[in-house]
Amino acid sequence: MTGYEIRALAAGEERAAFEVLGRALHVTVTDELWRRRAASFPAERRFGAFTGEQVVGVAGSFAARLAVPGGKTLPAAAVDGVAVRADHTRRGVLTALMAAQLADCGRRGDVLATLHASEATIYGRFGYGAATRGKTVRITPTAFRDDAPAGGTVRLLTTAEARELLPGLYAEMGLTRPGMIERPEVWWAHARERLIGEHQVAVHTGPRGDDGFVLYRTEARRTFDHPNRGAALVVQDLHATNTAAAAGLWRFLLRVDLVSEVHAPGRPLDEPAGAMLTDPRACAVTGVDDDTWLRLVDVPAALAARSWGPGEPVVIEVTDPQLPGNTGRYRLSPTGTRSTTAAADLRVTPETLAMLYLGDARPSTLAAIGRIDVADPAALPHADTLFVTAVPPWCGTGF
Ligand SMILES: CC(=O)SCCNC(=O)CCNC(=O)[C@H](O)C(C)(C)COP(=O)(O)OP(=O)(O)OC[C@H]1O[C@@H](n2cnc3c(N)ncnc32)[C@H](O)[C@@H]1OP(=O)(O)O
Repeated sequence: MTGYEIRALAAGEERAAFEVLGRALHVTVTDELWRRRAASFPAERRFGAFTGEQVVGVAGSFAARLAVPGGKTLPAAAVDGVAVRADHTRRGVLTALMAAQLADCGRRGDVLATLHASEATIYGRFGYGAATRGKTVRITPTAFRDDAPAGGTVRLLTTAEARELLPGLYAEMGLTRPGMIERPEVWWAHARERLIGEHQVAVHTGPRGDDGFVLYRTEARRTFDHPNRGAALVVQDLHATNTAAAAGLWRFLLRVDLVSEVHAPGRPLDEPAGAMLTDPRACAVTGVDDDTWLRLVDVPAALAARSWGPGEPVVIEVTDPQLPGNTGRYRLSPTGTRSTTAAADLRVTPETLAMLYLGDARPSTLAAIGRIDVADPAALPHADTLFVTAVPPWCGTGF
């Protein structure tokens, strides 16, 4: 790639970079939009690609700890706002931005980087792998089973109350699954914008206080032909610390008057809503998609931080052309990991390692389709049980 300067964005260049992002995502950037988004689009941690003075590419991130199997949290870069101007695409601009960003993550001590991909074909080449998935459910309001968890109360918040209460509540609830991330102030600066106008927020209170919340909006479904269809309710963000709180929130949503269907995209794969209904078919799974993509920036630190299931030790060999410090062999065992010179049982790319790391993909599944090079097939069942997690990983935070 020639002719582009890749450097950290300087103060004063944010709006121009945001315009590049807006155009690439087909969003018109008005003064009003920029006024609302400026606080959540700082120059900090953002790289630009320049031709002369003009910014034609951008890639940013914010710092957020990410939960890994076993409950530890690791410093991570939550990558967002990636775009290249249409008249400069396919010339290596993104590749150069990704290289600069990953090097920067390493310098900052980020052990992981994570992102939501606009297209699933973009990030594998940079060592990211699809690491969490979410399912979309469509529920037709129906009765709950008598044995579904119950108790607690649900109250609707005003916009001002929601803006005040949600950041603290999300932080107090904790990162309860591998893949969940903290929501720092820069994230809330953007999210608070959603709380103006069309979205509503309900909070569940259980015996120990507030223990769940849901952010949702409704869309009219009435037409001249079907004047009684009322509305569809779309769940934007639902988190609960326990099943009684989750059940209470779902009960609330399914009882909102004049709602003919509830759509909830990106729920965890083990979302139990359907199993709580008298007619489980009232809850249709309409899609399963990649949720977040992960990049192990510091492989030894990432492997050392997560817990491992039972199994005989397995030696994996990682080859990482972009971050060569990660290249090496690692012995994984229920008691921990260490670098080793022993022969490799399995050879993985950074992308496949990321798919395994949070427990979403199974080594034997990826090996069967040729995405893991197997030196010793006997190691596969052990790798499966070592990588497995008690609950499916899930992020549940849009960014
Ligand atoms: C975390 C996020 O923010 S996700 C949002 C990502 N942004 C968008 O989707 C906005 C619209 N798209 C864009 O702005 C650009 O097309 C980008 C950022 C996706 C790619 O930028 P480019 O500068 O064209 O990428 P670059 O030239 O470095 O491409 C490198 C390789 O990836 C491939 N590639 C890039 N984008 C895509 C894509 N969308 N689909 C398939 N392949 C792609 C290129 O063909 C190239 O392959 P090669 O190395 O085999 O030749």
